[in-house]
Amino acid sequence: MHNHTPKPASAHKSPPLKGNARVPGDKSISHRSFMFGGLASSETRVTGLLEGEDVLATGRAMQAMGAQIRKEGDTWIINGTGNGCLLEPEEPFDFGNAGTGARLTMGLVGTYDMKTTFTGDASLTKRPMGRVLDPLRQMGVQVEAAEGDRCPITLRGPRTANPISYRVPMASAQVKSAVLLAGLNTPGITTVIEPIMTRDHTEKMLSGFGAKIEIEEDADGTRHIHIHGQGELRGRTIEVPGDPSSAGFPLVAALIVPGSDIIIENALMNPTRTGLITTLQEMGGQIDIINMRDAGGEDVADLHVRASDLKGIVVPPDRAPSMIDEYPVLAVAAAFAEGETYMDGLDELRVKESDRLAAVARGLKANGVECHEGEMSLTVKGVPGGKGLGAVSAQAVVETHLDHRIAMAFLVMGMASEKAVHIDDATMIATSFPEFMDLMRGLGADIQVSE
Ligand SMILES: O=C(O)C1=C[C@@H](OP(=O)(O)O)[C@@H](O)[C@H](O)C1
Ligand SMILES: C=C(OP(=O)(O)O)C(=O)O
Repeated sequence: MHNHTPKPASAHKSPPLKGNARVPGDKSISHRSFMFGGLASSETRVTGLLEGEDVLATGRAMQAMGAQIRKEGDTWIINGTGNGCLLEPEEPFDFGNAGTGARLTMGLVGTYDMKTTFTGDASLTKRPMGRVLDPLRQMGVQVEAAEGDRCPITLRGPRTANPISYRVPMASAQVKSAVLLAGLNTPGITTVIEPIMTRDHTEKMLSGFGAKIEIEEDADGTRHIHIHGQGELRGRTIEVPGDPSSAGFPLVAALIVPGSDIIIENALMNPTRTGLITTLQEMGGQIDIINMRDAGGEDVADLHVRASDLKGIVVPPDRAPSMIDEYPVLAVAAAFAEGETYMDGLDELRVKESDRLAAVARGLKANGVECHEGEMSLTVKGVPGGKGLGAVSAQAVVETHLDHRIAMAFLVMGMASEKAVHIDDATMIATSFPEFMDLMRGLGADIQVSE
């Protein structure tokens, strides 16, 4: 079902990148717009939604459970079922490449007295789902899973679920969100204890939809998030801000391609998402945050980015949650910085669409960059100016392992390397950033895709 013909691609040394670019909608907020809109009891209208494959799979899952979703002009209009009223789907859900879609939906449907089955592509079926299944089991959900709690997974919800108090054992917004969503259809109060803060879109958006949520914070920063189950969710209007994770690609490209000067418009500036900007500024990147404004309860801004002489730094491990998807492209920035960049606290990178720590290290080496892959760290020795960087041999092709971020990060690398950088497959880019090629070429990037 998920077989596709890989599309190899190459990026070449590019002229200075110039112009303005507007990145597509935030993936996390787009998934949640379909989910919460699909569950609310009145109409939700969404503009700026990311129309990537991951998000569209979430929309199809909500439709299969009774939500009505249509598009008029630029607006997605969702008529939800009402909280507690999802219907049993007739077919298994196919979440493709999407960890967020699969894990959050497991939480959303797990506490319903019905049967649901989850599957996905060769990447998703390798990813650990026990992190979501464990709390669901405690709430009374019966689980059938492939070995190691992997997909395909079938859930059978209890008549009435038990509310739990659950301490999230790893820094994961997906796990936090799955438990909170399971709490929506559970009587009483479900509590998530979050020792390390991760992106807070679920809490913020559910409150906006009228769910009763209380958050307390201990002196050490541990958050206790309480959700009252079985309340009503009301539809609302959502303007999805631009995705800061997608913005990371033109951002790093403009810093490393000499002479570049670009503006990235409408990027979400929620502090749980801005770690990459902070880190690149510490490395000496000229990034001015301009036109900071409010868009539907979230800060957004434009980023004025100019090519910069970067220097290697130590990236603090506690910053990881605020830039977790940005490490591949940060490692590429580090490959052009003077000296070494040390990144630590990267254990979660091993369970993304690919083992990103290994994929990045192998890709850098294939393109002449010295680096060291630790168990949960990465050290990159930069080559300012990119002299000698690029494919070390005719066979040096970056293996992307069905991972969109590995594909995009290494295409960015090729734009500033002396020699071309080749990747084995650009197809997965459509999962999160279908406009990537057009947007980067519009700024002047030299990318070729074999058709
Ligand atoms: O909640 C979300 O929308 C996401 C959470 C993160 O995953 P983890 O919760 O596994 O860290 C992130 O990597 C993913 O792209 C989106
Ligand atoms: C980790 C990611 O996504 P997901 O977990 O939703 O597949 C990502 O987009 O980088």
